[in-house]
Amino acid sequence: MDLRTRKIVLVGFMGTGKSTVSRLLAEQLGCSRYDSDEVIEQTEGTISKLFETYGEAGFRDIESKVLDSLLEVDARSIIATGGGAVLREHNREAMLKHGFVVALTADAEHIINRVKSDTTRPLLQGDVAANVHRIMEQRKHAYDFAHLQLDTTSLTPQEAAEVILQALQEE
Ligand SMILES: Nc1ncnc2c1ncn2[C@@H]1O[C@H](COP(=O)(O)OP(=O)(O)OP(=O)(O)O)[C@@H](O)[C@H]1O
Ligand SMILES: O=C(O)C1=C[C@@H](O)[C@@H](O)[C@H](O)C1
Ligand SMILES: [Mg+2]
Repeated sequence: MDLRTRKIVLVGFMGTGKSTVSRLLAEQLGCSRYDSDEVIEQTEGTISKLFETYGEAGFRDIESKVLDSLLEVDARSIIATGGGAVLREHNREAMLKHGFVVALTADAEHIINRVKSDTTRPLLQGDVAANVHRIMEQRKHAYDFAHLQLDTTSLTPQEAAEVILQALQEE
């Protein structure tokens, strides 16, 4: 792999801070940043509407295409992925091929506090706490494939960005 174009790819459960930390990393490295959820919303419509129209599987097809296109860009960049992008083996392999993959984690109570007033995540609507616990259990090993695991429960987004930059230097 050409290290000059190697991406930093952030994976992790909803609310672990992928979007937030990716902004800080891009600022600090002076490189481009892409967020697959944002790209999908700019090109295809809101995530809620896509779930409603095509179902989760249809949304995942769109997500895989967008992720492939972001990973193929021939320049260094930070890529924040959607929380469920790791569910497909194709996506996991592509992320590992093109990037340094960092899994952000946080405990359920912190995640619930971070996401409870946001209505943009269709899988969490209704009983947010129960949905977080159920989906976290389903995905308890889904993020294990990453090169680095980083628990953000008691870190600020800036502290999380610093740990990632340090780990990258030590690679
Ligand atoms: N380390 C942190 N400490 C406290 N709050 C945080 C931290 N990281 C993110 N947040 C807050 O949690 C909320 C969710 O963060 P963010 O949108 O970055 O998560 P995400 O991982 O991108 O979620 P999704 O998978 O749904 O896109 C935001 O309001 C953000 O400000
Ligand atoms: O964890 C998930 O399955 C999701 C996370 C979000 O980033 C969005 O991609 C969408 O709400 C689905
Ligand atoms: Mg996000």
